[in-house]
Amino acid sequence: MIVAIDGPSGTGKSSTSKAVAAQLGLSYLDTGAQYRAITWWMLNNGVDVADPDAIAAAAGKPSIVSGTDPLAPAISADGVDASGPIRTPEVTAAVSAVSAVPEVRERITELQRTIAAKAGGGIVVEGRDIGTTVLPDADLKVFLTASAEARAARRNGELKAADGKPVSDLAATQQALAARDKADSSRKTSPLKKADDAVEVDTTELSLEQVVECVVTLVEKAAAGKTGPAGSREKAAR
Ligand SMILES: Nc1ncnc2c1ncn2[C@@H]1O[C@H](COP(=O)(O)OP(=O)(O)OP(=O)(O)O)[C@@H](O)[C@H]1O
Ligand SMILES: Nc1ccn([C@@H]2O[C@H](COP(=O)(O)O)[C@@H](O)[C@H]2O)c(=O)n1
Repeated sequence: MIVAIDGPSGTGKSSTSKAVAAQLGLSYLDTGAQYRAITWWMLNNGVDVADPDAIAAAAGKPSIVSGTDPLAPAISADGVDASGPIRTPEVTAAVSAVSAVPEVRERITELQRTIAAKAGGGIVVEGRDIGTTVLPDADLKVFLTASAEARAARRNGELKAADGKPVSDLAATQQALAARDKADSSRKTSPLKKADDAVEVDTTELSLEQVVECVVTLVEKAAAGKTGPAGSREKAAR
């Protein structure tokens, strides 16, 4: 069972994917963390992240290793735990430029396909291009959305909870999310896009628990279709 969960920033992909994977005993892969880890490595190793040629030349250098336990997600670059530093504002500001470079995408996409192929019991993979490019034959594709206001409010709540300090105003957060989505949607290689056969779930008015319940139901339907009578291997997403 391969589940692809895509969508813009702050729509709940990570929270939903981890909870669904944990509930159903599936592995979990956070592909955004991989792009963040390679960006963090470049920032630490003197690569000019404003220069696509420099990024392309460095794309194959770091070893990026991802854990797939939804209860303990892990990510390292050259053997160094990167799970904290990849969430800094510096990495968030640079990641869209780094992830737009085709050599970076090629490298990370190959890693993602290898991890998915090795996940014997099934996996939930979340990102921006999983249903369209990385795993186009996924058993279920979900595309999460939410209003710009809801996403900004969620992100501010998260930042506040992280260090207890006041965060930037909602309008600034909303602007930052919109800028990242614009960059991710408009790049040439593998942009953020809903796959034609994905189920779109608007989470604006739903609690996280409701979104998880909805996706678990979709996975169960897809699994029933996979193992049902001959010829019934229909995607639940259709
Ligand atoms: N349905 C929901 N209702 C309220 N809050 C939610 C909901 N889903 C997620 N959240 C909260 O919103 C914040 C962002 O969620 P999450 O990190 O899962 O989004 P994301 O789509 O993975 O974002 P990004 O792509 O930027 O990493 C988190 O604090 C999470 O707890
Ligand atoms: N499949 C993906 C996943 C992520 N990206 C890029 O990484 C950035 C960070 O993602 P988060 O989910 O951790 O916020 C994102 O803004 C994209 O630039 C990607 O390109 N493809």
